[in-house]
Amino acid sequence: MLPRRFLSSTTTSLPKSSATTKAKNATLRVLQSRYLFAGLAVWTSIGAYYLFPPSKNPYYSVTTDPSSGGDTPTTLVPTRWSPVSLIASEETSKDTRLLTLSIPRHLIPTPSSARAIWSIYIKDDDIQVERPYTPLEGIDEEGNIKLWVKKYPKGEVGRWLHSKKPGERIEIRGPLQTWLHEQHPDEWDEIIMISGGTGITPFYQLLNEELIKSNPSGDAKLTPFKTRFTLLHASRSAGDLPPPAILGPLVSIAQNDPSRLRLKLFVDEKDSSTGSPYDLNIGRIDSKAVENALEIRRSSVWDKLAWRKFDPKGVAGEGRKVLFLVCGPDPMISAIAGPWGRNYSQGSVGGVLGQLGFGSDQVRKL
Ligand SMILES: Cc1cc2nc3c(=O)[nH]c(=O)nc-3n(C[C@H](O)[C@H](O)[C@H](O)COP(=O)(O)OP(=O)(O)OC[C@H]3O[C@@H](n4cnc5c(N)ncnc54)[C@H](O)[C@@H]3O)c2cc1C
Repeated sequence: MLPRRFLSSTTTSLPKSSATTKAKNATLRVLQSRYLFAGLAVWTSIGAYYLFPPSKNPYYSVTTDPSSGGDTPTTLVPTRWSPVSLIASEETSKDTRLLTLSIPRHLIPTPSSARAIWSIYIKDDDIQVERPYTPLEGIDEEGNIKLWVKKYPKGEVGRWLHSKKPGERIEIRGPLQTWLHEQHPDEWDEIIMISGGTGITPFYQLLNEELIKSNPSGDAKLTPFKTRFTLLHASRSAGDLPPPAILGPLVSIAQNDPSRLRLKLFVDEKDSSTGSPYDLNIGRIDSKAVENALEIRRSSVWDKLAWRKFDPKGVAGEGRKVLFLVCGPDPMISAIAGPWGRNYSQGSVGGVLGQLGFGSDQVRKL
């Protein structure tokens, strides 16, 4: 509020004293409008902050760095490349490596901007192509990201990443949302994840977020969500399975608390050269494996004699809400959930899940 004396009215006559008064009043009017304008600006800013808080859009939370002026982002963002260093590269099989990237402290994004399941793009600087990869455990407090990366014989970025040595610089951008579980964490009673090869990485990130990070003591009562997770994972052979850094924590949760995680590992063939510490199923993930995960009970002769009927959808038929997430090589996606649609859109649900009667509201291809 302006003091009352600044609001006195002006006169129209022009004696010397009134000319002075007029000049004074003109100055007061300018001051008055400046105060009003400044007040308006402050209230508009406060209103805008509450209507559009800076954290509303997690993928473009660009903060400004006062020291550099301008709108230079100070954290990792999806819209521009940021330099990080490779600090470790460990061989985990003949064509996979566990890589650790270190993000400079000032680039570490806020935890709310990277919620499971998310990925980063990595740029192959030699030929300027990019591919998405999934940080296994998100970003730790030091700014480290762990990736499990496969190289293909003629693939570009995977081979390039395998050739990089600790200390070398790599450019990344992100976080980018692959699929968001947290929006409705209790929406699903069962989430059944089916993966092949490095397709396990998004599921590891989700399980790490929901079952490992949120409950490091492993106490079943402390886990926040009611969803039961099932992971059916397939690799070509025991030697191609994910490394202990990935399988170890999952096996331990599945053993200690099967009401939160059930885990089944599949290999195409028995690997005579390597003994495996895991309980392996030989063969591909097929309709029988999916039916077992759904606890579908086939009627026996006695059931038929007693006219007992079974719901063909197992736990889904009992009213439990079931979601399937599928990630792996294209032929596997096709066999389990039907092929991708045009331009890698979801397409219709086919394969094993289509035959069991599940539709696009319950199946996501990642
Ligand atoms: C959201 C998301 C997350 C992902 N996360 C991970 C992850 O965590 N880890 C991981 O390893 N992958 C991940 N991927 C897959 C990854 O992005 C790449 O697709 C994969 O690494 C292959 O890329 P590339 O450049 O090495 O091979 P590409 O160059 O894309 O080649 C892929 C395939 O095509 C074949 N090919 C290439 N050129 C030719 C040619 N001239 N003739 C015939 N065949 C050819 C290759 O042999 C290979 O089989 C993810 C994908 C998505 C979409």
